[in-house]
Amino acid sequence: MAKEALKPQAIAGDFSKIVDKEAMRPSNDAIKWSGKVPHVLTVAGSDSGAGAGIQADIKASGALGVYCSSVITAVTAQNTVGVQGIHPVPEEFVAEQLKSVLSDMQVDVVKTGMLPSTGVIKVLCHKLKQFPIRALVVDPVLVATSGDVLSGPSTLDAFREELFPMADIVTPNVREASVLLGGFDIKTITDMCSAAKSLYSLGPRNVLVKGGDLPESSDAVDIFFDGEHCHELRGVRVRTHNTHGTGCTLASCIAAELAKGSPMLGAIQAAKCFVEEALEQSKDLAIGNGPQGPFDHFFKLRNHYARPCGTRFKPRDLFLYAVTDSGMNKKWGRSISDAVKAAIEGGATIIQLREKNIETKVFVEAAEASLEICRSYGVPLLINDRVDVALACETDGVHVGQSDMPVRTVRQLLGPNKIIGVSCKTPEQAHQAWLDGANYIGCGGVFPTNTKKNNPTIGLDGLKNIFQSSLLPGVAIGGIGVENAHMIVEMGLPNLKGVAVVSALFDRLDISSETRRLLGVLETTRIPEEKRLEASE
Ligand SMILES: Nc1ncnc2c1ncn2[C@@H]1O[C@H](COP(=O)(O)OP(=O)(O)OP(=O)(O)O)[C@@H](O)[C@H]1O
Ligand SMILES: Cc1ncc(CO)c(N)n1
Ligand SMILES: [Mg+2]
Repeated sequence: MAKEALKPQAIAGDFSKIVDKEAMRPSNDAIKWSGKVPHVLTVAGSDSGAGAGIQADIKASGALGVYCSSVITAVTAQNTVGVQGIHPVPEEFVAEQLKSVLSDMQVDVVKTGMLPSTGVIKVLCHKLKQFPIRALVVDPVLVATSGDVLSGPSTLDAFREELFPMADIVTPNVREASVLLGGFDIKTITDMCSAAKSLYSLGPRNVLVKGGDLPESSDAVDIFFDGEHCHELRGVRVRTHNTHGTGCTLASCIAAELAKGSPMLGAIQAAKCFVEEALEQSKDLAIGNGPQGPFDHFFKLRNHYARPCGTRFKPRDLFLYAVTDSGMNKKWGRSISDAVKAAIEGGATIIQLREKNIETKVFVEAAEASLEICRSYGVPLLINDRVDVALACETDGVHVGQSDMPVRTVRQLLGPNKIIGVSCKTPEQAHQAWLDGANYIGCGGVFPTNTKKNNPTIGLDGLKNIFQSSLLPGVAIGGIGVENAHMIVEMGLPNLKGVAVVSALFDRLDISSETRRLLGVLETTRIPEEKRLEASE
């Protein structure tokens, strides 16, 4: 059957009339920060292509959960081809920005990037003396990988004599280390170690010489010198052209980890891990036509935010809500996914897998098989209770009961775009579900049922009570079938969008034809005139 034919087009009476109160919901997307927040201030240049510079610093800090303020020292016109122009910010205005942030915002760590002039370096050193911070990370940005000069030779003395002695760590790449040491040739790891030691003698507490550009190295090797030992930090070299901004990102990650309270070596290792993983996840990213592209700092959020819009929740999908039951499937000798396929072919508009006594491995396999079927019909698939299974299989959402994982926690784990439903028996529970960020409520049992024993029924009155007060759309559940589904529709409650059924579909020989019969009842039942008027009041 064609996908469209399965979707109810015109729903009986005003059953479909939506009072969309979704817009009134409070946002659940904010990170919960209370009290002091780890804070990095980046003092660097803007990269219009946003792969490096200030933009990389803010993204890297954000990805690691650290607040990042920014003092801009220069604006560059830059892309994946190279640097087309540089517009330095006047020194006095760099000073003004520094004062604004440092005098007010409880900065933990300052990270520096492009410092285009001696004047800017002097201003920075002066302000750092005036407003002490916990740590200073200096990435001595001199030349972009494209070969363009970002900070000329005239700044070298200021770097070496004024800024380095204040730094907790300096992080030059091999080329920068060489320039800072007056042209010292760096070709091998032994050379990197010697360079690190020479730079250490200029006064910083630690030195990291980055080997991203080390010729003929199959690994990505950085050398860390802490004043006593030279540590060789070896990572996998990712085969990609998308390495623009690795240096800025690494230094910002070190700063972010220090701000969170990590010791120096731990901060460097965490930073290196982050860069490697981000490059690996961004290998095939195609942005720009030049030789060195940006990478994705937010690769971890991709599953949360980059879902196709099609998976967003639509209340009308609740119309004929089929909930599986492993006991029934066993009894009739069919697999979960076969049952799901039959229900969809009969007209089910959303599926929930409710499997109570099942091994996790079997559940994951069943969810994967069901998801493939659901996707091919454009029908959302939810998992009952098991958030881990939903995450593992990337299903469209989860349905939880009052004693399952709290809805707020589920929302945090699943992100804003997944569907979350909650079983509610009272208006208070329904209100809480709305506050916690649920998308819909499932209310019942309406009629007595064998599927859930010892489950007190709420009756049609209870159902009415909840839906009249609820801000969420939802379904009725419990003992509903072909014989009594009309009673639910006839209630004419605007946000009661459909019926959820278990045994009426799955405890039957022919799931498809039972589903079709139920769909017929839902589509043909008319809402009595007086109920319609009541709903529109
Ligand atoms: N292809 C790669 N695979 C894995 N790690 C890499 C790769 N390229 C660079 N790195 C790592 O990224 C970090 C930054 O080093 P790199 O030498 O690239 O800095 P940089 O030249 O200052 O970067 P940029 O100037 O592009 O911001 C180091 O830890 C380095 O080992
Ligand atoms: C603005 C800016 N800062 C740093 C770098 C180094 O990658 C760059 N290319 N651009
Ligand atoms: Mg660099």
